[in-house]
Amino acid sequence: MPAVIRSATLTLQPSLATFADHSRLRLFSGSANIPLSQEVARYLGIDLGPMVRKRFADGELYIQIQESIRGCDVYLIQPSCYPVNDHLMELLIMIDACRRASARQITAVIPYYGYARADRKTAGRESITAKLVANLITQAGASRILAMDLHSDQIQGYFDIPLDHVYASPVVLDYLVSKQLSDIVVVSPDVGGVARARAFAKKLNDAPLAIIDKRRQAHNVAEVMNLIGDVEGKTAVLVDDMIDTAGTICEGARLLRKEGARQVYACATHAVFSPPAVERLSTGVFEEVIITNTIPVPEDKRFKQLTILSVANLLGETIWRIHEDSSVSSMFR
Ligand SMILES: Nc1ncnc2c1ncn2[C@@H]1O[C@H](COP(=O)(O)O)[C@@H](O)[C@H]1O
Ligand SMILES: O=P(O)(O)OC[C@H]1O[C@H](OP(=O)(O)OP(=O)(O)O)[C@H](O)[C@@H]1O
Ligand SMILES: [Mg+2]
Ligand SMILES: [Mg+2]
Repeated sequence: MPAVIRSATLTLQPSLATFADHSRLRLFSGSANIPLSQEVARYLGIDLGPMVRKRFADGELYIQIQESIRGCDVYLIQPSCYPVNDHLMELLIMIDACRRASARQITAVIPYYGYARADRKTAGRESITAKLVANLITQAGASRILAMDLHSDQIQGYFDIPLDHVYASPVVLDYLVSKQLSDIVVVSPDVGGVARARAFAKKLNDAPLAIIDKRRQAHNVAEVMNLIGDVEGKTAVLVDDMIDTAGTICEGARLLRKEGARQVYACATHAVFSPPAVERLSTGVFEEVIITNTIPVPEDKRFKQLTILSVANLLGETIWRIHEDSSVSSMFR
């Protein structure tokens, strides 16, 4: 089922890239999301750098950068999406190759940060894997990080190197506003999403906010308990950072319908879409499921109600501003 893919019509400053000296800026793509990297490169008006990536007979990865990057500012685009361990290892090897090739600055551009939900100990004798991943990326030789919609803010502090945290919200909000929905209530599907939902509500003409009290009795099982706020007769817009198995967003939508919401939209930055997400999302409970292309969505995971928005221009503009030492936060005011 073909999904609509829309390029961002961002109200950012037009890129200065056209007039710029690109000689020190290099962009390389890992294998996790090549279409996104190509779009970012197009925005910046440069080509993706040449890189050989292959697997040895025993499954180990081989990476070689195929041009000189000595003294260059190198940007490596690689979301650590499924298969997370392979994509993460690939990123680490790319960073190591660039460091050993005397790059001046290495920025790991991680549109989706895998292992982010292991951001604290929720029980004894667990790993804080999000912190371990930060250590690995730093130790490999990254000089800075560009990440988008991290699952939780504390992950920024797991890095002792500069980290720019950007949001897909301008792209998603632009699209929502273009739909001219009336009588909106913005809904956070759980406690971790409240600040994000509140920010959306503010930008949607100070729409009211509702919050769902979600519990998890077991991994990957979401149970909704209570709704705080009024959704009766309204257009409910659920906002989340990611949709994984879709338990959270679908249970949330069911509760909103039960509480009288007229229609329910789902918005999330990262389409993790582990089974049975697609079956759950395509049941008709949503008017529309709006996600972005931080993670590629294969054809067989697209369904009628799905809209994919591109964050490529936003990432491209951010890379440009980092490269030019200009403000990133001003893109989100
Ligand atoms: N990748 C993961 N998939 C599902 N659940 C995960 C993953 N990584 C960690 N978790 C567990 O999620 C909860 C997070 O706690 P919250 O209070 O819901 O934020 C925790 O049980 C992790 O072990
Ligand atoms: O699609 P699903 O399989 O349900 O998983 C996605 C949900 O899991 C995460 O929340 P989490 O359980 O970590 O709660 P939090 O946001 O309150 O930290 C994430 O923020 C989504 O809400
Ligand atoms: Mg969490
Ligand atoms: Mg959540």
